[in-house]
Amino acid sequence: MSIYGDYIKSVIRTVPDWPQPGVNFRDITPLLQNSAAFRKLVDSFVHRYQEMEIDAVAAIDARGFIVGAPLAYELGCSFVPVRKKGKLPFRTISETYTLEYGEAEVELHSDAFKQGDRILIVDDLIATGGTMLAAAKLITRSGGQVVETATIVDLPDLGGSARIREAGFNVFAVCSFTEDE
Ligand SMILES: O=P(O)(O)OC[C@H]1O[C@H](OP(=O)(O)OP(=O)(O)O)[C@H](O)[C@@H]1O
Ligand SMILES: Nc1ncnc2[nH]cnc12
Repeated sequence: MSIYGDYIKSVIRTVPDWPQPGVNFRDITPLLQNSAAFRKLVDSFVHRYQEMEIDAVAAIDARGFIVGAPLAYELGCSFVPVRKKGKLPFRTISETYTLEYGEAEVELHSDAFKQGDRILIVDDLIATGGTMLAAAKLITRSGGQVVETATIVDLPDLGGSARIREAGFNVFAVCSFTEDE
């Protein structure tokens, strides 16, 4: 939990049964509408990473871009998009991962960063952890050093953050929601 964790959590909306029955969707749009909250969110990440010599922020398509771009700007480092399959025009490397139903794939340009660069991966939310873990594996395979995986929201009851840690990557979440809140 970050310094502003409780406040950030208070401006995230839960939409029950969306996009399907039984899912509590954690909607960050009220947070983005609130300029003071959005500033505190970006500041939470800046505060944590400003002394960590990050070479690039790798942000996950699409909601990860929202926080990844201002963070890279503030840290004075590169911004690297990790995109869903078929969106990047140059040479790519890819990693397939399992969704609740079926499979998905994330891609990275092969020249996105230099070997050994210190990479921070950001996304808005960790649920099963499949997306973040695929991005972390992709960056590791490409020769990047994953300093940490960072998210606005963790859903620990779904086991994703534990799974990412078990795979050997650090996880930082600004706030978390249990299933019943
Ligand atoms: O931990 P997981 O179970 O992998 O789920 C988390 C991912 O799911 C959401 O993305 P989504 O694929 O809905 O895409 P979007 O950002 O384009 O809305 C979210 O933004 C994370 O990237
Ligand atoms: N419960 C949830 N809320 C928002 N985004 C999600 N992505 C995967 N699960 C989610």
